[in-house]
Amino acid sequence: MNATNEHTDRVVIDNVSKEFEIDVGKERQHVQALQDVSFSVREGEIVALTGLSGCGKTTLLRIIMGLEKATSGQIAVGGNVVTGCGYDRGLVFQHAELFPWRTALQNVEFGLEVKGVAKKERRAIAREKLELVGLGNAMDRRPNQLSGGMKQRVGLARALSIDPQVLLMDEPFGALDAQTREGLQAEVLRIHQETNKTIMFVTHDLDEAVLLADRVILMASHPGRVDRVFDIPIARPRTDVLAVRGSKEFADLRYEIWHALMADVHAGGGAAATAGAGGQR
Ligand SMILES: Nc1ncnc2c1ncn2[C@@H]1O[C@H](COP(=O)(O)OP(=O)(O)OP(=O)(O)O)[C@@H](O)[C@H]1O
Repeated sequence: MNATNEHTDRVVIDNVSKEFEIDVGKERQHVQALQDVSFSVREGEIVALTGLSGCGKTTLLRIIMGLEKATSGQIAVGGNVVTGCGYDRGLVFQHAELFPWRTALQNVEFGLEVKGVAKKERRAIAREKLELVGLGNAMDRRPNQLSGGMKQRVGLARALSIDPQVLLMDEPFGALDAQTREGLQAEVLRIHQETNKTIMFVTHDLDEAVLLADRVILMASHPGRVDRVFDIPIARPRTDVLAVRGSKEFADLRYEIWHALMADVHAGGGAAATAGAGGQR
């Protein structure tokens, strides 16, 4: 890693490989989920990870989060090598996984409780983050009184409440209906405009990738690796989502990525293509 980059790069992924060993019947098989993945994410940048099913997107995000260990290589966040989970990284899952007995406010407070933040302060932070995600009027509702989109907003507020250096999101809106998803994409753009958070997210939705990201990293499978990196030079703020989506620039960038993805499909990439193939070493 070069010393100059550490000042501007919020996340540095340095030659990360990950191999899983699995037992299939009586056989021990190796899955090379990631091989020599290297790239950096600048402070305030939004990076989308996309690619066919099984190319290692979630595995990479879990390694960055510290939920999984790389077989080799390393990741640094804010210049510190990742050795486990930490408050410098916040994760938003596809399903918010809220405590059903806690209100939205109490759910957001949870991470701050664990962090040891005093009650008055954590309540104030949780309120502020729920306001930020547009849930100022629903703070006292329990999860069963919230829609799917509202639950995801709570998950987002919870991840932001610890003020992470980088926000990691794994298909955060993948389980939502199209209209709710578009609403939340606009929210992410607004929140990013307000906070300038560094964001990395996984998506299968190329529209979402182009709309939100400064760079789209297309991954390929077997082994999981960076295939191509696309710059998305659409000017910010992109809060006029309709205008961005309707622009030729948007359509051209989306087409270029889609075309590269289709080349991966025709090359036989993706989990379905190799299901049961097992030893991929
Ligand atoms: N815990 C695990 N044990 C064994 N193999 C795993 C494990 N986690 C992931 N893999 C394998 O690693 C490869 C990458 O999986 P990963 O879930 O990271 O892909 P992905 O790109 O996120 O897929 P999707 O788009 O379907 O979510 C796959 O071949 C998968 O089967």
